[in-house]
Amino acid sequence: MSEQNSSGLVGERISITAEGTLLIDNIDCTVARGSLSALVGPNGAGKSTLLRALTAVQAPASGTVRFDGDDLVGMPRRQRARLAAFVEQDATTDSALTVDMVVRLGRLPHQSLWEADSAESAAVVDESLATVEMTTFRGREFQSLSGGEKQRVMLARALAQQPQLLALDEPTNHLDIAAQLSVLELLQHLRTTGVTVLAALHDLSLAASYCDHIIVLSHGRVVAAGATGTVLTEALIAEVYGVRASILQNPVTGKPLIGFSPA
Ligand SMILES: Nc1ncnc2c1ncn2[C@@H]1O[C@H](COP(=O)(O)OP(=O)(O)OP(=O)(O)O)[C@@H](O)[C@H]1O
Repeated sequence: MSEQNSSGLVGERISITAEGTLLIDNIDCTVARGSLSALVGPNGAGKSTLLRALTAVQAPASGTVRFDGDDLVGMPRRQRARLAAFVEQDATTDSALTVDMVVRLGRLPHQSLWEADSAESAAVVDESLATVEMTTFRGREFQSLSGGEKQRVMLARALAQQPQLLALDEPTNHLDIAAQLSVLELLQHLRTTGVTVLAALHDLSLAASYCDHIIVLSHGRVVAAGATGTVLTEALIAEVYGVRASILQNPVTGKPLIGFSPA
């Protein structure tokens, strides 16, 4: 481990430019080890772009990204893949792959290319598919799946990676209500096992109910970050999203339930 051994994910002075436009503007952000954090903000705020930088899928033009003090951007790709997994928004894959093959790709960082799947790897793949309730789909071609089924398979692939850092870009996209809740429950469970989880979410009620920390982005900048209950106020939602928000309480769970109306 390097000298800078802050626990968890730490991005400092991250900037990203594309085609002459500054998409991420000198962002500092921290996701504590073993926390479940939400990344929220309006369309185009820069959530996907920031997640790609924080998982080193796309190296930032400037700034640093460290996990438990280690430089994520500079480390060899294979080492990084054992540490960090990223579930991209609407991810696709080669058309010929079956569900089983896609999930087994998650094991590649843990074994050599020419090595046959070990019993341990096979067990991890089985468990990952079972966790997202996709075991019966394992022989199907990935491309033939519905949007929600693809989303679950991509989550299973990330689980098969057994990462210490899991970043997800709108993981509830395409999912029905029950599946949305089960994904958030799963993420909450993962954090209790020590995994650091950061998820871009549009549903502020889900973010407020399940995530202990929140990072709010707007126009490529962090406008607020911290404990969800403190940060996510009606005033902040009005300022960032331009709508009226009413933070209520779910009568069954006691968790926040956020209603919206035009400003
Ligand atoms: N290659 C590019 N060239 C120019 N602009 C880009 C490029 N890639 C992304 N952008 C712009 O950067 C901004 C941030 O995009 P990003 O996908 O990170 O936003 P987001 O917060 O994830 O949005 P959404 O909620 O709609 O998914 C958008 O305005 C987008 O159009």
